[in-house]
Amino acid sequence: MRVSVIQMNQGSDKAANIAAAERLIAAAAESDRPHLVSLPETWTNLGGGRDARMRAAEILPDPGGEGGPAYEAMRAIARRHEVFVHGGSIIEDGGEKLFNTTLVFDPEGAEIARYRKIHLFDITAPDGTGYRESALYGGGDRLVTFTAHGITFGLTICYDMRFPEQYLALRRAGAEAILVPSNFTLQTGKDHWEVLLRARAIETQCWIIAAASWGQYEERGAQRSVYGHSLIADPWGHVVAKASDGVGFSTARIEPAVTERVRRDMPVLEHRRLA
Ligand SMILES: O=C(O)CNC(=O)[C@H](CS)NC(=O)CCC(=O)C(=O)O
Repeated sequence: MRVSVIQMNQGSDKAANIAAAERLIAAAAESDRPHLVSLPETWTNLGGGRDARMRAAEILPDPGGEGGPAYEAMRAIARRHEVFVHGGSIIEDGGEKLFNTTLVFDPEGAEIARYRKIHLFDITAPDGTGYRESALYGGGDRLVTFTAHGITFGLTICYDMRFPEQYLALRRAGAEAILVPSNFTLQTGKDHWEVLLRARAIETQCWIIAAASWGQYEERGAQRSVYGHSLIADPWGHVVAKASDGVGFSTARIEPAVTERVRRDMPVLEHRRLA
């Protein structure tokens, strides 16, 4: 099975972001023929303050129902290219609160998974920039997996990657690959991005698939930078695909035989004594 991570530089123009995602996925589908494409976190909107996020938010339909523009765009992309679409995350209008929510569609355009980001980014970055994701977003409380081409995928988002217990729980729930769409900040990304993702791959013996936003965006009059470096790591922790700076995509083969060998030769799950 081939998987492509899509690297975007989205801003606060939702229609332009949807068009950019369609273009990048079409290019990836044509050149690399992936079975699954993965978009970054909040690929429909980045920056623009509270108002842009409220405007970009969509009420999600009940299964089978008609959704908003991003929801319907993902269904159409899945059908057009006959691929599974992992929709990174979109901004979900949950009534009282927003949610940072992943949707997954199968090649027929049916929604097959929905996950709300559990861990919210309330921190101060090394350059002094403060982030308070919980001011706008509620947190999820459920682990979610789905199956495609016989492989079980676990869902996580961005800051979740700092909480290894979530990844271990997904491995125990049967995950062989774990998706981590992200808007990783440049400040934290340059020191932590690849280290954390490879560690999650090594300790869970899962493929780690991390599509990221790259470049600058505007937030309340200031420019902010996100790190990019979208990557796929194998269950041994090798980086087997990686995007350069800029928008684009990168593709790798997910090989069940590699997962089986790594887990058979080093059965760390059976050796666990403390957790
Ligand atoms: O704000 C939105 O609309 C969507 N949410 C995000 O982009 C979130 C909160 S600002 N970003 C992260 O979690 C980055 C984590 C990170 O960079 C790290 O863990 O170091």
